[in-house]
Amino acid sequence: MTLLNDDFLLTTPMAKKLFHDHASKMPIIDYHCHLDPKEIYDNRNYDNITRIWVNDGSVGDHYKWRLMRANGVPEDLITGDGDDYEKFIAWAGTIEKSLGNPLYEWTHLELKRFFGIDDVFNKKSAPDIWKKANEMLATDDFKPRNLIKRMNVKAVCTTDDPASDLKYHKLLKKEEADNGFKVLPAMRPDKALHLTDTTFGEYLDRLSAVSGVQIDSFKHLMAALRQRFEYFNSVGGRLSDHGLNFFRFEKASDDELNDIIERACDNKPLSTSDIDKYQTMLVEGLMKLNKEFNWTMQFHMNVTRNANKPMFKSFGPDGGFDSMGTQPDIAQEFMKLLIDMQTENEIPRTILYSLNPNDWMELATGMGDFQQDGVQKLQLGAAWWFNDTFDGMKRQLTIMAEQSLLPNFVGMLTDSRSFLSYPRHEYFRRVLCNVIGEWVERGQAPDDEDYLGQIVEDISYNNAYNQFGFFNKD
Ligand SMILES: O=C(O)[C@@H](O)[C@H](O)[C@H](O)C(=O)CO
Repeated sequence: MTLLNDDFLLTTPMAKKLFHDHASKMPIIDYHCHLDPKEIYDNRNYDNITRIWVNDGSVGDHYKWRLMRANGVPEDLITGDGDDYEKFIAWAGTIEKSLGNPLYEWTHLELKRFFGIDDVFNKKSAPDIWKKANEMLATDDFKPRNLIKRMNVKAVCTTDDPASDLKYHKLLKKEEADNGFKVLPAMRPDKALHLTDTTFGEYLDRLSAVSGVQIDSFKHLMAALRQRFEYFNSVGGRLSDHGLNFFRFEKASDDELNDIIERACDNKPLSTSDIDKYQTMLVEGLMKLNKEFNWTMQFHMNVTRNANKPMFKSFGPDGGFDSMGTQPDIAQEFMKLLIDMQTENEIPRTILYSLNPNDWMELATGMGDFQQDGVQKLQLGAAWWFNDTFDGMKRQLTIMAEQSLLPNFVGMLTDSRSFLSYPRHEYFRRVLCNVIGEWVERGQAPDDEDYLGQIVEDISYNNAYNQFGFFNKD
């Protein structure tokens, strides 16, 4: 079998039919990514393939950066101010050694799908690919909006701070009909959650200014956030997203919370109990807002962020210095939250991603305790970050099937900062079709293309279309 031929990852007759005749035809709803809405609006060509693929100044694909560092590439040819061509050659030399890593397949899939380049990417082929790709990148076909259109993307959900003015989302909303896709904000209130940040006080001041609510108490913080929910909702936002690097459930009174907020703003010492109390009550407040606005809440949990302190100091977050978290009881602590919120019937539609797959069974079975008020209110999120691999995707799909109802799953997302990452949806769809095809081969599923094809189409697109509400007339 040649690299990435038409049937790659598809090992059964049914898998091939399901992918080619069903999954591949479905549009994309990318409901979690880190693209910059300004770049979509400005719609400017990238200068060269390094800029769109590896590093465009301080933004880029830290998946690639980690591998380049492992391959001994100096930092100036990764995130530094080294020459773009030399960075590209360094990336090619890294890909040569990335067999078995998803980036080997993603990289070749992206060259194939966007540039029509079938060559094996390595240091030998890189000079010719650099020339061919850069010629194409200068054309209209490679402007960000056309890259989105070419991949049949119908909605892109970016990751946006509550204090954002959503300027570019509002400008793009006026051009939805011409563009043929929506660019929608997903609220990521992590700066309000991370009260140990030295800038926490400044952030609350900023949130006060944009919301018009003077934040001098927990109650007013929630009022300010509610105003931002109203604002995001008015621009089409229907999702929130929360990075729970760690989590311990501990409730607190408003008086306790007000004292904690005051000390946090003054950068005074906070106990772990202070942090747990504040985060628990803020998450509960955000859950209630999600329920009230009929949004879907995503939790990205169990992460060790910024482990490389010197590099974090010089580069900042999302530099490729994060890794799987190892809080062993995070699922159990999160269950306490769900149990508490259920007593008030305040659990919103929820998607749970843990970076530690050891949590997946606890989360998947625990969610089953609270399914009500509609189809698949709670679901195990797509295999996330370091789990975004052939085996990781297969494992998440299998657990979702074994512990709940896979046909209700809202499917894949790119979680990317590059416009070239949409083939990750194709990769996921191939894994999905192959899992189902294997069930047919083992007699665990009917040899019924219509029935199975509908399931695949729903997971690829229809479920996200129906469950998130991005396209509802309101
Ligand atoms: O949303 C997250 O917390 C993660 O996706 C994180 O942003 C990370 O940088 C990422 O993009 C993983 O794919």
